[in-house]
Amino acid sequence: MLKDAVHYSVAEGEPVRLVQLTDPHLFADPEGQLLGVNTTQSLQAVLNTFMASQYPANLLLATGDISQDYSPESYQHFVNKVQALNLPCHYLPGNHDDPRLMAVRMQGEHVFGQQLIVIGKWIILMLDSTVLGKPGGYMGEKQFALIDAAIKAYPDKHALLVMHHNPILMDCAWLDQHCMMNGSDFLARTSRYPQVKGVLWGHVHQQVDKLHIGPHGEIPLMATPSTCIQFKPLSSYFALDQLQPGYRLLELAGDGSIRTNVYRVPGNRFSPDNEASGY
Ligand SMILES: Nc1ncnc2c1ncn2[C@@H]1O[C@@H]2COP(=O)(O)O[C@H]2[C@H]1O
Ligand SMILES: [Fe+2]
Repeated sequence: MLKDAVHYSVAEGEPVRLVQLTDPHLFADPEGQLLGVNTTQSLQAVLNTFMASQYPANLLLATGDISQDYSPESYQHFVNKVQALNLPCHYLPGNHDDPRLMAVRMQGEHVFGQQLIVIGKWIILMLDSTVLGKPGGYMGEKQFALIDAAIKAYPDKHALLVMHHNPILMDCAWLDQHCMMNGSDFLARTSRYPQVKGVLWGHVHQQVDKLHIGPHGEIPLMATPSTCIQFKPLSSYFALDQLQPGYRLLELAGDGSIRTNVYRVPGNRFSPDNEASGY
């Protein structure tokens, strides 16, 4: 686990700059649609918006649900698109992914599936919260062991924990049945480490910026819009939002603080089918 760590440096005094993309739900067929949105085109629009910003990111984090149809081609399409950014891309699996297929197909000069990233004054842990064959998640003991080992190996670094599933409830009954089942245990256990300075996920297809109050202070809890369809916040039944696809930028400072913002594709090109009741 730790021997697979990927190391990067940043210039003295500079923050670690990240871009997060999540839940692209790609198909083998580039014309494939999820509830009326062409997911290949919406991902490309997100990438174009990010590239136009000229943000000097160090890394791209892709937080799962890369595929909607479990096809090898969907992973290949993702790799082809992100290679164009010329940035190292680190990925983790979501409930719609096939981790074995991902390991085989998510290959490229700048594409990595290793779980530990060491960069500047930070470590980033790419955790696997998936449960085979289930939409909901669970953080298993192997992942807790990885967190423990990484923090013990790099005690002077701040830690960002990244995964697919939400460790807090969204107050959306239909979606909350698919949350990280041991999310409160996860936050209680990980916030005991003073090094843990942020938790970041995907899955909920909406922005979350909250704080967890741990024994060592406030820990930012962050979730990010999907690059395709958006779920309506605070809806007990399945409902889509008209907000456009988006991404998140993060600046991890040397003092352990995080500056972050969500950005969306301008206009209203990506409007989903409002009558949809699920997928
Ligand atoms: N109407 C629905 N009720 C409950 N779960 C759903 C519904 N529609 C889709 N889902 C599942 O809920 C998941 C939430 O986000 P995902 O992208 O993982 O994929 C979604 C589906 O697997
Ligand atoms: Fe998703």
